Amino acid sequence: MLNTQCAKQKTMANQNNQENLFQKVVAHAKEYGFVFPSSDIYGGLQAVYDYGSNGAELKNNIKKYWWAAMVQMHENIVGLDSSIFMDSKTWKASGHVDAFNDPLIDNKDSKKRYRADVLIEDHMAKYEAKIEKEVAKGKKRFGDDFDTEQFLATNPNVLRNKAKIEEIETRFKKALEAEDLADIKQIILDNNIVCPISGTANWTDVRQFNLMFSTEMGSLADDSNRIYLRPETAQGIFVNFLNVLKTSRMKVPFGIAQIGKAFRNEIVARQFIFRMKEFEQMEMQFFVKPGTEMKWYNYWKDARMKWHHAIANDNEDYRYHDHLKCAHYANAAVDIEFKFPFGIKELEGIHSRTDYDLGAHQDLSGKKLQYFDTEENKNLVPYVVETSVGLDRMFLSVLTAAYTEETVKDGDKEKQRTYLKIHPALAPTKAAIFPLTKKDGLPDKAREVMKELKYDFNVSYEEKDAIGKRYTRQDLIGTPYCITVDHQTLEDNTVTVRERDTMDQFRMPIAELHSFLDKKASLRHLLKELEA
Ligand SMILES: Nc1ncnc2c1ncn2[C@@H]1O[C@H](COP(=O)(O)OP(=O)(O)OP(=O)(O)O)[C@@H](O)[C@H]1O
Repeated sequence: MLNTQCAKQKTMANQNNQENLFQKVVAHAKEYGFVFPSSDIYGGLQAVYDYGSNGAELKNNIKKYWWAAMVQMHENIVGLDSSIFMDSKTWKASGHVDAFNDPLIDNKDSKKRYRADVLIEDHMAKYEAKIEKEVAKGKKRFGDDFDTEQFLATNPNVLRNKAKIEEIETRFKKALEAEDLADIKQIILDNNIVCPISGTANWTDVRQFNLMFSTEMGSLADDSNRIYLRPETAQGIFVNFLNVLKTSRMKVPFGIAQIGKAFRNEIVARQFIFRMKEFEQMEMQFFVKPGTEMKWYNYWKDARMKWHHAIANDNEDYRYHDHLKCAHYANAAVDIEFKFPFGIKELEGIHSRTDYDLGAHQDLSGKKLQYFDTEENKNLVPYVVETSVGLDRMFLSVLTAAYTEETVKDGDKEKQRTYLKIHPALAPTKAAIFPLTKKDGLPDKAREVMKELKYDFNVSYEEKDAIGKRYTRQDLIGTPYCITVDHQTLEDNTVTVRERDTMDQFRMPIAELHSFLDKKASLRHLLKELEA
């Protein structure tokens, strides 16, 4: 009994730590110019955010990394920049007008609204956490002799929790497939899932809510002029399939990539930039011969995980999660999930979308959306494998993984240090250049060093305060290198380079700085590593 109590306290302490960490990251993002609430002076607009000077740099670097890895590195992928407004028939054909819904449920006591599917998935995650805890206990007890597979297959506590997950999963899948909203509510009641605020199970019925924003185009506010803000960028790619096929000299299999804004009227929008009403997506649709889609689905599943790992601090933060129920357009779907401080959540989706979209647009527009297959000697509607990652969610994963607090030695004492361990190729500023003092011609020399580097790297200059304070400021925004120009520089043209993560310092000739930064902090080098 005492043990259980103790374990419970530890889990709660861990949860509290994670919540604290998340609050710190949100505060840090605002304080150091990464993310601001939109319309901040009016109190902020719910689930809409602006990116500050450092945030805009980081966001752009993530975009560049994605675009280069997709378009530049693949001979058979081309880019596109389609508009946000599209003919409303697009959304009828794609199924968004009829089926882009979330099942919502309200707690009558707290008056808070939740996505019913998220409540159930979070509940199942609790059983998964219990299994993980059993495994950790087993490992601790048996050390090197511990056989995880056998333990998972035989331990009674693990089997009990597994059975519970399976039971809920099967019933939930059935209810989703049948769109049985009453049973979704019943699952919540039967499992005693309570509102995290009120702690009660006093729920309303579950109802569907369409997530698209609409407005009118033109002077008449009637239904014929209704237009939607796109809820995904993918449809802009589908409706341009023929245009790109004709103009780009691409042959199936080939892909079209696009980065752009998408809009969803997310009712349960919490967790900062994880779920926003206005956000950006980086999507790629890969058009393949029907029947080959699973080969490409597996190829992209693997390639996208590698892309994440190449900039990760810890590969263990990522995992695959197969979908319980595929969306109406897909025959296979997997998420790449990331360990956010508030739980393991979807970061990217990889979907085998069949010929659903092109087929539906073909039917409604009357235009043939096909390619000529030379093997079959006939026209075919290609199948599509999609990779879709939220830019803002990606930003949040980078920021939360990067936020580091540690205790370091300061002479005889110890002090707390906070820094952002962002991959150098994504860091907003690659290097900060400091003259040791404002005298003796050091600022001029430091400006000379800036000039050597600024055409290829985003570098900054600082001369205010003691060097230690300047290091701290750069640590807080994730600058991987600080370069100090001192009196010795005037004699031998060397500078002191200080590394963010190790705090190591070493001297380097000015003439070598460019190739040093290129190797350590350039997108070029990151892409080479990705391909190796
Ligand atoms: N409201 C949002 N705010 C920020 N990013 C989003 C939002 N909705 C989706 N994304 C991002 O776009 C990607 C692809 O969109 P997709 O339609 O597959 O998401 P989804 O499955 O609806 O996401 P979720 O289940 O979290 O609502 C997601 O993996 C996510 O990174």
